[in-house]
Amino acid sequence: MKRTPHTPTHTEDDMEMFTVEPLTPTTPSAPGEVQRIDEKIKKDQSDAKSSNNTTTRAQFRWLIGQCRHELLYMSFAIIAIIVASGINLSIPFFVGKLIDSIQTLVKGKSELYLLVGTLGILVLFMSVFNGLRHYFIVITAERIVVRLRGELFRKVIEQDIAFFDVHKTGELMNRLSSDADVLRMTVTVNVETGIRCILDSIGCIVILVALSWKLLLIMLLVVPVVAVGAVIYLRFVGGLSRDVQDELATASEIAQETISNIRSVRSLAKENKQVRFYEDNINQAYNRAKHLTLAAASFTGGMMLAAGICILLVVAYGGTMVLNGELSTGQLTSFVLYSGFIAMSLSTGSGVYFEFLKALGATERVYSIITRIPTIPISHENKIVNPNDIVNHVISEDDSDEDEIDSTMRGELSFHDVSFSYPTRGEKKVLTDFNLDLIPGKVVALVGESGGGKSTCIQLLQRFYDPDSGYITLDGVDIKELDPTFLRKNIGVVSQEPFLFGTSVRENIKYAKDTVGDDQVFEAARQANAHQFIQQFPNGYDTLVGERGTQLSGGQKQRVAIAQAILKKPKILLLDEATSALDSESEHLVQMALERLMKGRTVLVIAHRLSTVKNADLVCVISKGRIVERGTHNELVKQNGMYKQLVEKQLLSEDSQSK
Ligand SMILES: Nc1ncnc2c1ncn2[C@@H]1O[C@H](COP(=O)(O)OP(=O)(O)OP(=O)(O)O)[C@@H](O)[C@H]1O
Repeated sequence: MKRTPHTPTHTEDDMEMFTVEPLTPTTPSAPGEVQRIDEKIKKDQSDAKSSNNTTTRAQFRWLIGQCRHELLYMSFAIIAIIVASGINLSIPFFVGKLIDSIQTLVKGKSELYLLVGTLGILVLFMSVFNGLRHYFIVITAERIVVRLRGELFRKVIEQDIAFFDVHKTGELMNRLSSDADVLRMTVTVNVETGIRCILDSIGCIVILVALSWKLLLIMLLVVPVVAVGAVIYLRFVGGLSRDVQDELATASEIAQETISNIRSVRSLAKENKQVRFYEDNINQAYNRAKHLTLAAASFTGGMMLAAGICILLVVAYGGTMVLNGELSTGQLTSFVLYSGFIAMSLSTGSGVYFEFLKALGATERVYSIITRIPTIPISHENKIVNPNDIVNHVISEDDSDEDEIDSTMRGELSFHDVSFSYPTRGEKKVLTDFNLDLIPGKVVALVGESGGGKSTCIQLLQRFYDPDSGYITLDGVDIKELDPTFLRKNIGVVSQEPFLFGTSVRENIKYAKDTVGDDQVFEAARQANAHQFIQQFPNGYDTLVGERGTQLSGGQKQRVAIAQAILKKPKILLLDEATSALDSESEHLVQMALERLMKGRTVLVIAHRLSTVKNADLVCVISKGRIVERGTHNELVKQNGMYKQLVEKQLLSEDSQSK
């Protein structure tokens, strides 16, 4: 098929094609905005007052929306709540009747037995329906949190790389675990308790009106006092509660970071420092929690005092009504029981409100992720362009890899006047007017001072970030027009520090392409010079590699990563050679494996080994984000410039060491 090379022009329309309709004000529109937006999210977390009413309403709607998938279970739960509340409310009435019937035993024992029997049946139903209520609410809660965690995890890992530059792993883990858990409680158990309290209170008041409106008025005398107390209390605890949650979240971030970097902590002997750091945060949370608990205890005590005064007033006034024959002893008993019921509902209800306040912070944090649109999506559904014929390309849900590798693609990558600065570093340019062509079948080596921007090139080629200006093309098409997943599936990366999962060697090799069988895994390992060392492990390919591959040596990890890349069969290969000296045997094995892997592909290598640089078709020297020299090894050595100095200083000394 004849292809017309495409010269990208960056119009607003182009951008629109990749921009999903914003859901919320937190939607970023340009990579440079990521930091500002994420900083805003962080600020929001610590500043309870910063969320405006619109956002809070949107968060609340979203939270309630979480229940929409569980309508069936929720309906069962609501029926159980209503029936259980009805039964609960009828019990004081029958207790009153029972007392009256005991006082008037002249009517015979049959009425007594009838009432006891009725009460017995009610108690039975009460336990059944309360049990059902509990069951349906908890099941709904579990189902909601499973879905929420899944969605949250998906949203987190679909965020652009710049997002992970700002947010710590521990912070994100917190959102997945404790924040999701707080929300689970909020949308179910707390909502249920709240509904129950409201139903019980309304039911009690209706019954109390029927029993004696005069007594009800006496009882309601204490309501204004309780209301004022509640307002003062809730104002006080609102901010504090969120602060406690934030302190606890920071503490678990510290714990997570310390545990995952335990080797660095151990070798620097900083265990005590980390523990102190953790304890400081826990203690701060404790100090705030202490104030919170004092407030909660005072409020609970105050509520009990109000309830006690209320019941005393009712008994005093109700007693005179009984003496005057306006009320029976049983009715007074029912009235006192219902008053107790209301007091209990109010006190439980205030606890629920407290839980809701706690959930505000968690809702804000989770909501900010759920609604955040990544600046670079992981794929453009329905907008997937094949560089050869610009056809739509559909990514299958099952994540199969076969259809992603394009056999007609040439794999020619070019940087066109690319300038780039990391979103977290403001305007500081890492690459400036950068131009480079990577030709299929040729090896381009990037060399240069540390921090010059070599790894940044690899990140931009995978579209982890977008250039601030200029563009990168694959076979003449701006990579922004390609589906990022499609692009990445055609690129193989072997990095300095290959990341492995804590599973078996086999699973790690297959990670890039899990449809392959054992034979292909063994063959890839052989080509990567890994088969031999893997076989020597007691459990062979089933050997677990430890978290992040810590149980393998650097050279072994690299060879596993090379085997992975061999299975992936990418058109384009990006290599970041290890700077740490491997022993000469290891280096030789890795080098041979890499040479096999590089054959016939487009290769960009950040070169540290002299052999790689010497054999490269083109060597580019980067300094301060620009290519300052380019040519073959021999040409550059003759130029007597920066490359020659580099070779003399680093590569030749390495070479002589290895001899
Ligand atoms: N994620 C990031 N966020 C912000 N700045 C970054 C990030 N990654 C790298 N940088 C900065 O960008 C500059 C170029 O880094 P890069 O990793 O590309 O250099 P390099 O040439 O590969 O260096 P080395 O040879 O030491 O690996 C450095 O100043 C670095 O501090």
